[in-house]
Amino acid sequence: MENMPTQELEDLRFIRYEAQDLIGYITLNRPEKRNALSADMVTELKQAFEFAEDDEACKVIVLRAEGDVFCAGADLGYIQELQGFGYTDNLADSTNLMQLFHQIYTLKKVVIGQVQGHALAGGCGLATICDFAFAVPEAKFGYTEVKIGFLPAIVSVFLLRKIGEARTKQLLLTGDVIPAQQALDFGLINFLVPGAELADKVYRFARRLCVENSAQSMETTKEMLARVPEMPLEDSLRYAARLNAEARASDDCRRGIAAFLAKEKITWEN
Ligand SMILES: C/C(=C\C(=O)SCCNC(=O)CCNC(=O)[C@H](O)C(C)(C)COP(=O)(O)OP(=O)(O)OC[C@H]1O[C@@H](n2cnc3c(N)ncnc32)[C@H](O)[C@@H]1OP(=O)(O)O)CC(=O)O
Repeated sequence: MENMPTQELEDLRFIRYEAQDLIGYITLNRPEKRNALSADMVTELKQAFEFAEDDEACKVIVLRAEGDVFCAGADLGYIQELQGFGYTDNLADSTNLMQLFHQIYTLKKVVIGQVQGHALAGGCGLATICDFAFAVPEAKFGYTEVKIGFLPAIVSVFLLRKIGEARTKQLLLTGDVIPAQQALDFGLINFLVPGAELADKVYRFARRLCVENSAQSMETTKEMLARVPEMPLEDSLRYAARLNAEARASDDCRRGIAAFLAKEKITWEN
């Protein structure tokens, strides 16, 4: 089946969005600049994620990139221009990026990163903020901000949660660019896949989530995982018990139980 460009997002310049087989593909499309994140690109990404979140043709999202590089981080040419402006403009630009990361982290749908080539600084943050990340063995990851006087500030908030303090310090304070195998060992990414199989493996994984899992359960699980680490123990347990009770009353749980008891295989495609 051909990917169908989505009408409402046709005027995007640096991003593509298409939905196929219930998978929404958001593609960084600025390969000549190694998909560096200009303000326009970040804004378009936010638009695409907002659209995909509500798009009934999409249950799971894949974030991928055109060209040999996943993403070279913030657009240094653009930031050089911004340096001529004041704190307020730089805060607005940084807030734009922060909002994108927060949006992906709290998005109602699962987001899967598909990484080839380098994912550096803000680009590494983008790859690793995804709920899952697949990468080719040749991919390289690094929070290189410290090497050029930036701060890996926004990514640090998420990275501490994802891989813990020791590894976060190691990556953020050295700025080392590490091979995909080490990124896997560190828990930055989930799966290493040969380049020739990458797109297919990501597609099959995304389809598995679409077909085998309740979208409602995945959404609430993702929300729960985002909120629980900030809660005191007793509050988080009460919250968890409440979520359990709500889920049991849901149509999805009724369907799931009924299918099991009737010895039927359930598919969540519809
Ligand atoms: C989030 C915050 C900060 C940051 O993210 S800081 C960004 C830090 N990123 C980097 O330092 C990466 C810089 N890029 C590279 O190291 C290399 O480009 C690469 C990713 C290893 C790829 O190398 P390759 O040899 O394939 O490509 P070229 O280096 O020849 O680049 C081709 C083309 O693309 C332009 N370009 C690459 N990266 C960027 C970039 N980050 N910004 C702008 N432009 C970039 C490069 O200039 C070339 O352009 P030409 O016009 O063709 O010369 C925190 C915060 O925001 O505060």
